[in-house]
Amino acid sequence: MAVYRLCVTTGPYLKAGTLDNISATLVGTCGESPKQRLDRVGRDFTPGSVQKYKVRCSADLGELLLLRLHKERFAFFRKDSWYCSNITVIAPDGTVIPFPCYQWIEGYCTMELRPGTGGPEEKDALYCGSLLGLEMGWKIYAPGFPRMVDVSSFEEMESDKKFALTKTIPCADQGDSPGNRYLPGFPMKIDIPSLLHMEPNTRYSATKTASLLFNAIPASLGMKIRGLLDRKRSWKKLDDMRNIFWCHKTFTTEYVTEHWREDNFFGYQYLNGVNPVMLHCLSSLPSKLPVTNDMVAPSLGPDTCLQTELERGNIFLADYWILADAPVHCLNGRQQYVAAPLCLLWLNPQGALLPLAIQLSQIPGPDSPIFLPTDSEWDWLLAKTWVRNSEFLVHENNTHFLCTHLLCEAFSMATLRQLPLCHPIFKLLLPHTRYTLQVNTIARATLLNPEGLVDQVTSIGRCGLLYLMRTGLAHFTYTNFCLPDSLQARGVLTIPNYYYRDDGLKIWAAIESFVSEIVGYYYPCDDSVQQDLELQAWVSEIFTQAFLGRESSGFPSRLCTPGQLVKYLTAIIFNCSAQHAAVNSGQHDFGAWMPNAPSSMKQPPPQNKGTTTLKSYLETLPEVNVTCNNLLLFWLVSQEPKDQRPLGTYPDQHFTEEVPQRSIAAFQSRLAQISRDIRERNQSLPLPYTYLDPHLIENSVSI
Ligand SMILES: CCCCC/C=C\C/C=C\C=C\[C@@H](C/C=C\CCCC(=O)O)OO
Ligand SMILES: [Fe+2]
Repeated sequence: MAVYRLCVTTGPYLKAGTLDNISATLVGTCGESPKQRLDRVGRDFTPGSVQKYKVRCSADLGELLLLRLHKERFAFFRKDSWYCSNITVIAPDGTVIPFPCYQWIEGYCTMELRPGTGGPEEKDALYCGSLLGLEMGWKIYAPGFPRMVDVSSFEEMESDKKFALTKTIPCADQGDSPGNRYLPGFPMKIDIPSLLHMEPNTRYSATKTASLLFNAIPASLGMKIRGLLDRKRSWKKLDDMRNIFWCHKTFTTEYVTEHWREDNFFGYQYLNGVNPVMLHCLSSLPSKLPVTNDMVAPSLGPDTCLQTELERGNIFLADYWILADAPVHCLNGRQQYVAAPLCLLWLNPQGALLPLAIQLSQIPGPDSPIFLPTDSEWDWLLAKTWVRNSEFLVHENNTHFLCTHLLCEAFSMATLRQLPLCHPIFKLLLPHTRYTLQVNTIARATLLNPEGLVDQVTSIGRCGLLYLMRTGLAHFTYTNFCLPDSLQARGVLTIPNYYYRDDGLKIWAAIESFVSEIVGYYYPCDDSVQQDLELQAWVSEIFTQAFLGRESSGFPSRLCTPGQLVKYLTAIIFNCSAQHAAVNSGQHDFGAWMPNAPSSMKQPPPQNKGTTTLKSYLETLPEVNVTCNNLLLFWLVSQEPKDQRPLGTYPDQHFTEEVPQRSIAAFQSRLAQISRDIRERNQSLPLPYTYLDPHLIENSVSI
């Protein structure tokens, strides 16, 4: 007789316990135990409980390979889902074998858990591991988009019609649907049915949902009661915009309100604002921007000239070419407008980045004057405000939503569908996929839906958003995706006071070093990477579903060496965590003063100089209701709803061996040091840069 002792931990979450019958079968190299019901006196599997059971076998099972967990009906009770954290088995000789689970188990099923110690070569020894997301289907949301989760596949799962591994719904953007409706108190339509089905392992926790609603409902109702969401007229005074969010002021919102007109601050935002990825160093001017030395001489001063500054690498361009053919639509029944500016900047000898010239269209000519700091105050301010509007559109749609939210959704899907639970890359990436499918489903149901928030607040509306994202993806490259390569390619490695770059590179290096240790442990040679078929299927699925198989993107379709795997994983973790924080968390800070980030413009870009006044400026900016709807969103998404997990925190112990656990501890201590360094640096800055403080970065895209 051999007795195995099992220690079963149920998660401490709301409704994590189960009334269903739970049994276990142990499978080892020398045989299999009988199926043993896990049942003690009193209630089993209550939330947060750690309970002990015995499994008796006629003989020793040898090395344990698998634990089968059976969840079955109990008496007349209904199915009751269970969050199983982990099961530890103590063999008759005292050996402790952890079986990590950390997931919701729904319905009646048998689930196979593998010991937490397996590398890729071991998991193939007997059984292929379970796939968490086998049933999740891909959906083609719109042509040219990264593919997304098909939430209707969850309904099918519930009705036990399982999806095939390869099934993709060829169902493009369907436009409006009967479930897409206005709800009392909310300014936009909400597609309720698409919110109702979400697989329990990917949906927001009760805490997170409650926290989001707790923020959203009072803020929205508060604005509604004040009449701000229904006021379809222009602002009468700039000062009236100060108190839209009187109770949500931050140090940065006040700093922006104070400094928004200054050229210095305009340049600063290209480095440390919410969209710090736009600048390219120029060695010569593009022909579409015919700026002359005479135009910029007053800004450059007597000691230098444009050609010299180009040669010195001090001239930079922000080019909004992507907006040139973007569709525009109407807000409050009024036609809106979009520009496609070129903004030329100079890094001066004091280390400040200053705008030198702005052309609001991609086609030079008499109808597209080049605006200069020497123009009238209102002409120059309006030109800069047009650039800020272009920044808003490119930032929200491309830098933020496409390049973090949507790409990270595709990484999550491929990870859940292609890598078994026991795979080391699954264990490494799972924490960086937390809640991404859910937040994007919420975004699609409230922002991207017909008459959703994007249609209510932006000049380009939903059609423009679809256009920008498909054009953005068609031009997105592996170089853009990898921070060190992107900075190098843009020629911005030596600009001073570029805190996004400095903090980002430190975090990149910490992630890279952590990932190198994990990869080094599980993948000792090129063959181990090349022969891991699940890993290759995962890379290939990302290539086809996220990047639509476009070779010129430079994204790999297979990986050949541990070094390539390290870079790929580092980039994925960085973009799911730090990059999202850098482009998400400052939206309220930099956008609460609306003229700094207008979501729409309701007069055409000026074709002449000398015509702008305060009145025409105010008539160009969005109306009161458009402004307030947008600020509501900025405020909501700038704060992570409760139930946060900062970068590098891994409370679920998927890795049970000592080596990866040491690597996790080393990673955490590196991040803590980076955090201390950033806090110290910030003490001497007039405007602290906090978005890449590791303690404030979430592990995954979850808002
Ligand atoms: C006013 C009520 C809004 C309720 C919605 C709550 C949360 C939204 C969920 C997810 C948001 C995700 C992203 C969206 C970012 C960009 C989308 C494009 C926006 C635009 O073009 O205006 O934010 O983190
Ligand atoms: Fe976000």
